[in-house]
This record gives sequence, structure tokens and C-alpha cells, in this order.
Amino acid sequence: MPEENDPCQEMPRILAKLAGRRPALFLDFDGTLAPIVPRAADARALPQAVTAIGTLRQAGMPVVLVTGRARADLVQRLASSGLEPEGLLIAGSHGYEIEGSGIASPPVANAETRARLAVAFEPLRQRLAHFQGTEIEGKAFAIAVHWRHADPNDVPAIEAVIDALVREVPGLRKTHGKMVFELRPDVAWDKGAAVTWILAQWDDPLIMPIFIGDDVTDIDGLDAVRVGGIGIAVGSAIPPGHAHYRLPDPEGVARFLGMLGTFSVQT
Ligand SMILES: O=P(O)(O)OC[C@H]1O[C@H](O[C@H]2O[C@H](CO)[C@@H](O)[C@H](O)[C@H]2O)[C@H](O)[C@@H](O)[C@@H]1O
Repeated sequence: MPEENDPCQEMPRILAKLAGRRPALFLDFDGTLAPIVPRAADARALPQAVTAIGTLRQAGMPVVLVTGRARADLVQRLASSGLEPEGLLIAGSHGYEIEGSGIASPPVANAETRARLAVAFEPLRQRLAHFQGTEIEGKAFAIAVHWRHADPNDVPAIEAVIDALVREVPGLRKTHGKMVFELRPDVAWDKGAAVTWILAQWDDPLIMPIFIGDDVTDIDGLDAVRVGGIGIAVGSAIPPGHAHYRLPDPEGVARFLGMLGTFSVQT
């Protein structure tokens, strides 16, 4: 893999790679378009990122939001930032919930996978009730347990509650992200599988995917575009070796999208 330079500094090389191709953007939300904030409910996309995405869409570039959040949550969150979901493809719940631009959910997203999480929700809530500062976020195909505001000494015990539920309720697995544990259906599906699946639906050999993400759950998405696409890590949570380029923060992402927009409008 290359040096993971700042893609804004490497624009001529990136534009050369995109020449004659159809770039398609796959964007993570928290930590990528929206700065990480103490409360999940308060996250908002940077206005400059929203403007850049609007320009790219007007220029005809496909834009897919690949988020760990529930799809409905992201739709509402984008709309409140002035980014209407029409024309956007949104892959929510880490890619289990795909809808938009004429594409509907993949075969893994069924009632059975959802029912497994429903069984776990109430015991999880009860067993975590005495851990001050934990927040449970229910989504269509995942349950997030935020421990950002919990006592750090409690985190191993919080994780043990989740591990116990994984043992007790068949068909679930544990993943983690920034100060969060998640319960997900134990099926072979993640952001990378979602990206690959969407590319297969489009079936357009000219498309060149550009994936941008900041958290360990984005590694699958970056790996999916490693050959034949462009992967951009944000910040330092993703270890070297998965991305072609690296941006420091969501402000950098907005800057990169703005530069890409300028190029798209010119061509
Ligand atoms: O895949 P993403 O779109 O990046 O979503 C990943 C998770 O993001 C949210 O949690 C994270 O961001 C919060 C707001 O900045 C922060 O408070 C929290 O500590 C982070 O873990 C979201 O709440 C989760 O559902 C997503 O899975």
C-alpha cells in the first residue's frame, strides 16, 4: 500500500486515476462527515461537507452513505442538515439496511436477523441499568452500547454483559467502535460486503469507488475498494495498510470533497 498521504495534496494523481472512469463516493458518517461529539444524538454533518456533497450530486456523482447508524436516524439527521435523501443511497446499520436510488435491502436483512436482536434488547437493558453513563441505541439491525460516559473501571464488566448475551442468544456477535460495543446479527455481512453488493447491483465497469471512513468498522469498506478503487482513512483509529490515503479529520474530508466537486463541475 502507498504512504497514505493527504489526498488533497495528491489531487493531480487522483484525478489522473479517475480519468475516463465514473467516481462513486461511499461515505461513513460519524467521525467522517460529522465530528465525533459526546452524545450520539448531537452529531451533525459539517455544513461544508453537506455543500460539497450537494455539488457532487448535482454533477451526477453517485453518493452512498455507509453508516453504523439506523437508516432512519441518518435520513432524519441529513435532512436536518439540509441534505435531502432523494438521490442518495443510504446503507444503514453497518450495511444491513440498504435503500435508495432504486436499490432495496440485500438478502441478509430479514425478519429473522432482526428478531435475534429483539430477544437480546430487554435483558441487555436490565443488566446494564446499574452501570451509570451507559447509553443503549437500538437500530434496525444492531444494538449499540455507548460507554463514553461510563466509569472506565466499569467497561470490562459492561463488555462481559455483552459477551454473556452473545453466548445466551444464538445468532449474535459483538463488534466495537469508538467507545461503543455493538451487538449485531452473526451473519457474514459488514460495510465491505455492502459496498461490494452495491457495486454488483450497479454492474458498471466504469465505476471507481472511493470509500472514506474513520473507525475500525470502516476497515471492511476500505478493504473492499483496495483493488480497483480509492480508500481514504480519517484520523488514527484505522491502522496503516487498509487505505491509500489519510485525512486528519472531518474538516479534511469536507476539504477533499470540495476539491472533488470543483473537478466534477469542470469536467
Ligand atoms: O459508521 P458510522 O456512521 O461512523 O457510525 C458509527 C457509530 O457512530 C455513532 O457513535 C459514534 O459517534 C458518536 C457521535 O459522535 C459518539 O458519541 C460515539 O461515542 C461513537 O461511537 C452512532 O451512535 C453508532 O450507532 C454508530 O454505530
